[in-house]
Amino acid sequence: MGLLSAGTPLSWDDTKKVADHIRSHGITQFLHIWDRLKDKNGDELLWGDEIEYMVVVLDDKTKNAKLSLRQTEILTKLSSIVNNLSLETEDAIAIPTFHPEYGRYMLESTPGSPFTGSITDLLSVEKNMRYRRTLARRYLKPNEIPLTLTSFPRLGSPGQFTEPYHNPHDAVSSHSLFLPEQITNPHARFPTLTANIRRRRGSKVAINLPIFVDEKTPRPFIDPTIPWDRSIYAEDPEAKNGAALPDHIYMDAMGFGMGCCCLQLTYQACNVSDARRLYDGLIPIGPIMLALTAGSPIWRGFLSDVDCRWNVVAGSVDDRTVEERGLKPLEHDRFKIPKSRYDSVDFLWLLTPASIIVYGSMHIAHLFIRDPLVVFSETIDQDDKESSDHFENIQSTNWQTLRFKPPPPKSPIGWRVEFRSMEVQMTDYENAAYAVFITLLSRAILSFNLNFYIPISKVDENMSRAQGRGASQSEKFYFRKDVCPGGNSPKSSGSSSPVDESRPKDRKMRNCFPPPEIPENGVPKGPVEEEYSEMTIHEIINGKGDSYPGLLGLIWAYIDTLDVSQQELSKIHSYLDLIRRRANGSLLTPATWVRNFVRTHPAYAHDSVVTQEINYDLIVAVDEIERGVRNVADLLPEDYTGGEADGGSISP
Ligand SMILES: Nc1ncnc2c1ncn2[C@@H]1O[C@H](COP(=O)(O)OP(=O)(O)OP(=O)(O)O)[C@@H](O)[C@H]1O
Ligand SMILES: N[C@@H](CCC(=O)O)C(=O)O
Ligand SMILES: N[C@@H](CS)C(=O)O
Repeated sequence: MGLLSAGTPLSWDDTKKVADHIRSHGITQFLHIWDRLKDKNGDELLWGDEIEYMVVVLDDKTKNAKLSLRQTEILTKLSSIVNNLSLETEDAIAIPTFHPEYGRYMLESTPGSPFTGSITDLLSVEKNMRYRRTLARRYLKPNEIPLTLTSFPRLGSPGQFTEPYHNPHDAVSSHSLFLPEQITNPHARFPTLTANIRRRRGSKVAINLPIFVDEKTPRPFIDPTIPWDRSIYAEDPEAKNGAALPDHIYMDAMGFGMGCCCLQLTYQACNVSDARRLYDGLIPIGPIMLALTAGSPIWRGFLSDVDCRWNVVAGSVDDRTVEERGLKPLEHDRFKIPKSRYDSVDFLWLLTPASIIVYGSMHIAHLFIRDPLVVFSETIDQDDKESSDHFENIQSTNWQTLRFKPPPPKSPIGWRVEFRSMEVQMTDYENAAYAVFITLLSRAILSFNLNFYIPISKVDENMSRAQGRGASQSEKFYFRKDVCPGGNSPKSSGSSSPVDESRPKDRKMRNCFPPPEIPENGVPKGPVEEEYSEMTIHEIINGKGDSYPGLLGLIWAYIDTLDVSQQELSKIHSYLDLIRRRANGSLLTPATWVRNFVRTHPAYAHDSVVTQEINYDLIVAVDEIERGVRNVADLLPEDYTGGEADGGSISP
């Protein structure tokens, strides 16, 4: 969730007038933080997850599953429950925090305070996630459920998809043909973002996802649910005039993207150098995890040919003008900008000592080519030594696969890195498994000085490949061949003996590691093309031949350095085994499972349409899977017992 300042938002014309002011003071604010805290050192490993939910209401009579727009009421209730809880327990982590999100049907939860580097904390994440969900579930209405699905299958479809119903003809901020204004969180940030993105771009956002062509899908597919001749807003003819493409599912509002749910993880580094190492190390991992967590094959009531949300969210906030998108020569705008504000990152920090200035400046400068989108009149003038609001304004509307987060002023928090590409999973067991996997991988990166560098153009190509139907099994991805310094891969002994027998094992995951030895000029020795090859996700995760142990091999080698009990090892194994099996294809991704559910539903007409009835049955099934009532041996391990076991009990 971004910066939720209070105040009076400026119109787009007034925002444009203060854009340079916000940018220059934002950079000054960053430089103050930099000067003060660039040498901050020794911060402990703290980390936390963010899980986004959609609250769905089941109407059993009409067999309809709809989005419940009670966000404000639900959050008020949950915050009073949480306040009472904090009087009863001193365990801050156990007291959850619930936040609003873009959709008025969305909730976000985080642990009450971040986890530490202890193995106990690492292995408590699932219980913590389950507790948060159980708490939310308990204070919803009996027919409402907190669902962790990435995209709501019938958002923007004909008929009723919200409770209460709202007519899509009053979308004053998005001018959407499909989504009513009331879909958006009413906090000024969200409608203002929506309207200013449209105004800055000079047209509505236009997202076109390829339709999944099934046996009876009409060809060409011309979406019959688009009200082609509507004319309420000046932009209404856009769909007819080329914004909606044949053979595609057309979406025209921010809500289609920012109304999606994801799983994000934030790590505090020991110092700024380790934050850079972690940031760079995780960049090539972003697309791999997107493909592996894929969970969103249905959009506006149609099966699509993609499995992930990424391009939908990118398109939903793409505020670039026609000139910035390169569709017209530059005349009024300053730059041609290759990507949306929501996309994969553009720069590595690189590890050479000199690079921190050069690449650090490029990183910040690149964020700051964007205009501010939401400015509150009350907060234009700030003390740049005391505030980072203008910096955060720009930073929090650059939604990239990784976010490099400087310490906020006047707080003990250190340099952090947020990993943002993953799709949320249907169960907290899976969400915890991915959190444990990325946390251990982040430790392995720092501990073994792993080098995953590949050119950013190849990361971008991987992002595009990651989203295709079934990509985790059918695609290959660019990945570095030799990831270990000196070519010596740390090897796991297969049990608990340490990689370095002479070193005592750590009971905690450490946060401070000796810095890598890096030549000043850091220039690669041979042609860069020889440094990477194309690999399957199975190879990237589970290893390839003798030379590359796979991300799991590296993680197991790191676990060998830890002092972990047999019981803890077996729990870690259960999480990592999910990742192993999703990667080798013996378990399906959520997207493939959902697609199969639709295609084998008795009411499915093999025409790509996901009807209200199919959607209802799907949502019921997802809820049953989460509660452990429905067994799905192709999606989850057989011993999965459901969200209410182990940790679902209501005391923290
Ligand atoms: N010092 C810290 N180090 C690491 N993680 C932290 C730290 N403080 C908080 N977190 C965790 O970071 C996650 C994100 O927290 P929060 O929602 O407050 O951040 P945010 O800035 O709003 O996030 P976003 O960047 O997604 O908008 C939470 O899981 C929280 O527990
Ligand atoms: N919900 C967005 C992320 C929103 C945020 O940046 O907090 C996503 O699915 O990626
Ligand atoms: N929730 C995200 C997307 S709108 C933000 O506030 O930045």
